[in-house]
Amino acid sequence: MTEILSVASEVYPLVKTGGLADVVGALPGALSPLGLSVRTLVPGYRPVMGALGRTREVARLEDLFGGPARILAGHAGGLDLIVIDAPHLYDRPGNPYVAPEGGDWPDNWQRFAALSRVGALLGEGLVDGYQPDILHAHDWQAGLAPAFVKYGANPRLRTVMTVHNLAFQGHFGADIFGALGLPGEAWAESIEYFGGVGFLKAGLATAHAVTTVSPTYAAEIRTPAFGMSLDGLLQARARDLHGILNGIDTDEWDPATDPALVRSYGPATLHRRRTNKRALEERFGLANDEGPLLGVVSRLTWQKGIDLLLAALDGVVAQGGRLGVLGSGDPELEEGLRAAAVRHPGRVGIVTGYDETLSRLVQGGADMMVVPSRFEPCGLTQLYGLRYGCVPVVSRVGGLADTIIDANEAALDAGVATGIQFAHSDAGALSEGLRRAMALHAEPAVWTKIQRRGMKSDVSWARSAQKYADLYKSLLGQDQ
Ligand SMILES: Nc1ncnc2c1ncn2[C@@H]1O[C@H](COP(=O)(O)OP(=O)(O)O[C@H]2O[C@H](CO)[C@@H](O)[C@H](O)[C@H]2O)[C@@H](O)[C@H]1O
Repeated sequence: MTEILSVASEVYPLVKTGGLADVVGALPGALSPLGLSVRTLVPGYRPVMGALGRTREVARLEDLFGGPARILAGHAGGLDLIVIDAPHLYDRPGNPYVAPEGGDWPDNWQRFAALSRVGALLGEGLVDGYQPDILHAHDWQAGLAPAFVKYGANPRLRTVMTVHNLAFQGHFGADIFGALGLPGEAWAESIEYFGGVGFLKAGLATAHAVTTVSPTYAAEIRTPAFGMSLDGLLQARARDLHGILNGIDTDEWDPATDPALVRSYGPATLHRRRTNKRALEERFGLANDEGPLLGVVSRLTWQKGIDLLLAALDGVVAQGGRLGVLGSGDPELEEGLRAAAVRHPGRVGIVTGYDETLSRLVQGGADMMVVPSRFEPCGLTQLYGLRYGCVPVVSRVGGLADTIIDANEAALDAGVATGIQFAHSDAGALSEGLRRAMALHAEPAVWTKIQRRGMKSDVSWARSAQKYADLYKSLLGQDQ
């Protein structure tokens, strides 16, 4: 069996701040039927340590960036885990990246250099009887892992670097380089990024293969408009850069069995969604009517185009729509949404914070899932939307472009439409997309077809898992 070591800073269901956790949590189960065994290396944050059942100490490090660490093997949430129990780095409140009072943890470079370092050490035989064939690093927090492999004791170990979001790069001062324990030549060859240390840059420069989470985003990030200063490097690595679409765990996300819903349903029983819609109206303080209810589940940031939504919102209300937003993030955007809710009582509601159960109720009760992102590597909420008959209304970028078929005349005629796309990430185009969506919603026969088609589209991991398997295989030189 081929052994994959997946290295990541979050994993569902143990610790999640966004889509990264969903993907890292779902991949092992998707790859296992293909003969790939995945172990996931994660930091021992409090919730991870709390969720671990019985563990085995498999190694011990005297000094891991400022303190001792125990390496534990265990199981939780259906996953095979290797956990770094290093209290000086991870035993604290707050989320994986940010302190409770806000602001990144000042020692994030040590916390995630440690994650990457342990990943590489596992590839060098740190644990008796365990030798991964592939080290698969996710996002900047694991970005140094391929570099530690390249300059370490087992440089033949194949490495994959996956970009879930190029906006987060892990850029630190040059002064930390000495503490990383890399040889001097690594600086100029792979690590230096605008005069400092670039964690993601290091991974992109040193991994044997680079992937991102949709084909369109893989093309976009090779251009200055989307490349976030890394387009030159990504262009140089174009031959090794692959866009593999995310899937979703269709057992975990199934409106027929989801306990978070007030009423379960399937494609043939869509009328039951009404009960969820009523419950949702209650949660968001919205008026009770049959008009279109637009849902948003998102980090509230510039990336996600929430400012565009604010600009388009009066028009939605004027056309008889209602909007419920679940999210947290930028305080100004939260405030803008709160003000809109006050301005439009019963028409706009916001719930701030992170609430997995409510996010599922939005999918199961709202008519549309609005995703007006400026850039979107893949996006998962539109995939959950498809699965739950919550019709996605999305901007045509990245993975949103790759997963939703716009209900234009041709697509409606051909019977293939699954949602609504609008062309540009600006408020005018969003308003037009929402107007179009609400007009379609007013034609129940057409709308129901769009919902059913979305629910039947393949959003599972099957196809993409095979692509990862093929990539691993080609890296191991096992191609027939
Ligand atoms: N307030 C809230 N309460 C409950 N749940 C909430 C929530 N806010 C967001 N979520 C959930 O968090 C996840 C967000 O995932 P996305 O993929 O849509 O975006 P994200 O930018 O986090 O991920 C990045 O990585 C993923 C994975 O590769 C890419 O799909 C994506 O494009 C990229 O930006 C979804 O599961 C969503 O339901």
